[in-house]
Parts: sequence; C-alpha cells; structure tokens
Amino acid sequence: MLRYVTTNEGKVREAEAYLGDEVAAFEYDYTEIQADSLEAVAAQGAREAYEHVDGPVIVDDAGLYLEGFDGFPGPYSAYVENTLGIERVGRLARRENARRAKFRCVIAYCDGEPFEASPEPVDVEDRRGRDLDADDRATAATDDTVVGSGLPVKLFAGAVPGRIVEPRGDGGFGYDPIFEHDGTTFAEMGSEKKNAVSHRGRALGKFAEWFAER
Ligand SMILES: O=P(O)(O)OP(=O)(O)OP(=O)(O)OC[C@H]1O[C@@H](n2cnc3c(O)ncnc32)[C@H](O)[C@@H]1O
Repeated sequence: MLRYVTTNEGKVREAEAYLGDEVAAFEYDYTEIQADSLEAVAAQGAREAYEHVDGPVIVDDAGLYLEGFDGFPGPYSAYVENTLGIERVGRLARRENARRAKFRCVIAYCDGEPFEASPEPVDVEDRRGRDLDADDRATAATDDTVVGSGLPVKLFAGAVPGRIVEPRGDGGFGYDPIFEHDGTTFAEMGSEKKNAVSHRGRALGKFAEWFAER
C-alpha cells in the first residue's frame, strides 16, 4: 500500500482525486529540513517517511513564490504563514506592488529501491522561481530522480502562475484566499476546479501517470 504522508487535511482533500484504492493518507510529521528548494525538503521528507512507514510513500512540499520578492516565502511558506499570516503577506505584496506570484508543489516518491538512471544529474538548489517564464523548463528538470545522499527518490513538480489579491473565498487552505488565478482565488474554487489548474494537481497528475505505468 502506497501512503501519502502529510499532516495537512487540505492537501489530502485535493489529493484524493488522484489517489486510487492503492493509496492511503497517512498522518506523520516528518522533519522539514531548512533548504532553499522544495525538492530538497520533499526528498529528505520522503526518505524519513519511508523509514517510518516501512513501505512506499509520497510526500508533498509546496510553497508560494512572490516574483517581486525574489521568490519569498518559497520553501519557508509554512513558517511565514504561522508568523506573519497570509493577510499581512498579501498586504506587503500589494503595498510593494509585487503581485505576480506562483505556487509550486513537489511530490517525492520513495520505495527504498533505485530507479532507472537519470540522463543528467539534477540540480536541486536555487529553484526560487525568479523567472516565471522559465518555469516549464525548471519543472521539466525537476521531474527526475534525486539520488543525493540516502535512498533514491523520484520527484514530480507542478507550478501555477497567479497574482496576489485581497483575501476572497472560504474554501481551500493556507494562502488560497490571496492567490488569484484567471480572475478567481483558489479559495473561491472547489477542490475539483483548483486541481484542474493547481501546482498540486499538476504534480499529482504526473505522479499518477508514472505510477500507473510502472
Ligand atoms: O508538510 P505537511 O505535513 O504536508 O503539511 P504543511 O502544511 O506543512 O505543508 P507544506 O510545508 O507543503 O506547506 C507550506 C505552506 O504552504 C501552504 N500551502 C501549501 N499548499 C498550498 C495550497 O495548495 N494552497 C495554499 N497554500 C498552500 C501551507 O498552508 C503552508 O503554509
């Protein structure tokens, strides 16, 4: 049985659409290392979760990247949500006219086994998302195996562009009320609509396709 390891119920609600009968949500608070990339955090989390669960796992690390703030808060999004709060982040971005943003999500899969060798080593550093236009390229480069230190991990990334607005909507979770995509905030969409365009939906879609073909 594959386990989707998270403490975040909002993520589980969204992921359910992609997780068939072979996947179950599993609540475990793996250590989030301090790193400048979601890839590094997710890979390390997947290794630890795999050891804890003693079976195949995926973990999901996500963050909000403000283009005008050089990708802040990025991998530190949870810390910033818990300290500043999303309303102040939103006010700061609007006041500084730094509204362009994106969400990124990295899914890391680990089952303790090696994968087919990757054609090129993956650089897991410096994915702060400064250049939204380069995002597809960065995402393509991310969809790979990180061997790094420890157990091999397979990564799947997704990103979605948007802009920061005054909070609207009461669905979703986290930064959703201040993140607008195509005129609608993520908190104004149901899970289904959000999944169709979101960072998590894209990453999980890629994972599900790969997993089904294994
Ligand atoms: O690590 P787990 O246990 O999965 O749960 P978490 O809530 O700590 O998850 P992350 O580290 O991935 O989340 C980083 C921050 O980004 C926020 N976040 C993640 N995905 C989001 C989404 O789809 N919409 C809005 N905010 C999101 C979330 O609320 C956190 O403040």
